[in-house]
This record gives sequence, structure tokens and C-alpha cells, in this order.
Amino acid sequence: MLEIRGLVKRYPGAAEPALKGIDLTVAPGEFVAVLGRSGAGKSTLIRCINRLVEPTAGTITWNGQPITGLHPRELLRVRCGIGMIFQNFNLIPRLDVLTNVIVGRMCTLALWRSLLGVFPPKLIEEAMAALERVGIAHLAHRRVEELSGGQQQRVAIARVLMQKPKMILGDEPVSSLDPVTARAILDFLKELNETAGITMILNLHDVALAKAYATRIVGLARGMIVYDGPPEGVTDDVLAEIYPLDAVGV
Ligand SMILES: Nc1ncnc2c1ncn2[C@@H]1O[C@H](COP(=O)(O)OP(=O)(O)OP(=O)(O)O)[C@@H](O)[C@H]1O
Repeated sequence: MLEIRGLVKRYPGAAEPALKGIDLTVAPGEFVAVLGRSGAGKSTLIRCINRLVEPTAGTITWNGQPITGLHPRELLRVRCGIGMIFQNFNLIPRLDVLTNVIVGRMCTLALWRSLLGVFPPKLIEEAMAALERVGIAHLAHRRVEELSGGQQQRVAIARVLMQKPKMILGDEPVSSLDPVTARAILDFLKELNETAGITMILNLHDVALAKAYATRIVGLARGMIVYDGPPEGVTDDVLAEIYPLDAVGV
């Protein structure tokens, strides 16, 4: 269970807060899509959850553990159970696919092993199994920079699977992919959600995709939640609230 209470983020020098007191509870196994205009605060919200962005005020609790206020070492341990995927994949382009996937285990793997590329055989087996699961085991020894965007996002998902996550956060995970590849990636995330019970919270730009895949839509406008409910409830009136014409970031 993820519980966010009174979350405020004010970036230094900004005229107004990016998040203005968000309250949100997400139950295990939910598939949440966060919608909103550019600048509405979607990335800030997603990144505050695992403290890639430091909240200014409020509390975030994950399965009873406070994320806000944790010491960096404890934070690392909690973060291990929360996978994150990004629009630009955040891989190491010059390294091969397998090594990139193994890096997902950095939470528990000694740094020297990673730097030297000395990995226990069991870990290599696990990474290969993760690549198999995302359908690209045959690319294990290719350099990441040689792969297409869709293949790179699959590597990123395999890397996240190495964390055995209970929740995956996605900061516009399909925004840089063509529509067919975007659906293939979302199909896979949906399968993980349904078969492994992994909670999903994804920022999406595409309303049709959000309605097709999510079980719950959270609409943000100007740092506030203006809609929180099922995809069927996202009517034209609701869309007008989520995407106001006078919002910043035009
Ligand atoms: N590092 C930062 N420093 C200062 N202001 C920031 C920073 N990151 C975001 N902001 C501001 O916070 C507000 C929310 O930004 P955020 O990136 O969370 O929005 P978003 O909804 O994810 O937008 P987009 O869809 O364009 O990514 C915006 O006004 C943005 O300019």
C-alpha cells in the first residue's frame, strides 16, 4: 500500500509549488495512469515517491514504511522494492544488455563486482531469465546503443525485474516509442501487473492508452488532483479539467 499525504514540492526559485498538497492512496495491484498537461506536476509526483525528487512537505509511506525522512542507506533498501522506468530508458549505452540488466541488482551486489564485470553465475542466469521474460534474450551480448527504443525499454524492464519489485513507477515510459511499440510495452507491463501483482503507476501523455490499460486514472492540473477514478469516468468535462487551456506550459 502506498500512502501519500499532503505532498508539497516547491522547487527553489519557483513562483508556485509544483505539487500543492497531494493525497493519494494506491492499493497493491492497482494500475494507475497519471494524466495532465505539460508542467502539471506528473514527473514531480512520480519522482517524489522514491525520492529522486525531495518533497518539500508531506509524508509518503510504502507498505507501512515511511519513505520520507529515511536515512539514505535505508532509503536505498526501500527503493530496491520499487522499480523505475523512464522515457529515455536510463541505460548505460556502451555496455552490453546483460550487464545493464545485472545492474538492476546493484542494491545488493558489491560495487566492485559490477565495476569489474565479475558476476556470480546464478546472477547471470537470473538476468538471462529476465531477458527471456521480456522476449530479448537473443540480444544479451549486444551493446545497448545498437538497439531500437522498444528493445531498450525492454532491457530497462528486465533490469527492473532483477529488483523483484512490488511496484513499478514509470515516468512517461512509452512517450518516445511509436504507437505499436508503445502498446507492446504497455501490454507487457499489464501482464506483469496482472500475473505478478506488481503495482503500476505510470505517467502517460496519451489519454486513449491510459484509458485502455489503467484501472484507475489520476488527473493532475497545476499541482493538484482534479480527477481520481475509473477510466470510464474520464468524460469530456473531466478532460477539460485535466487539460485546462489556461494552464502553464502552453
Ligand atoms: N528541477 C526543477 N527545477 C525547477 N522547476 C522544476 C524542476 N522540475 C520541474 N520543475 C517545474 O515544476 C513544474 C512541474 O513539472 P513536472 O516536470 O513535474 O511536470 P510534468 O507534468 O511531468 O510535465 P511534462 O509532461 O512536460 O514532463 C513545472 O512548472 C516545471 O517547470
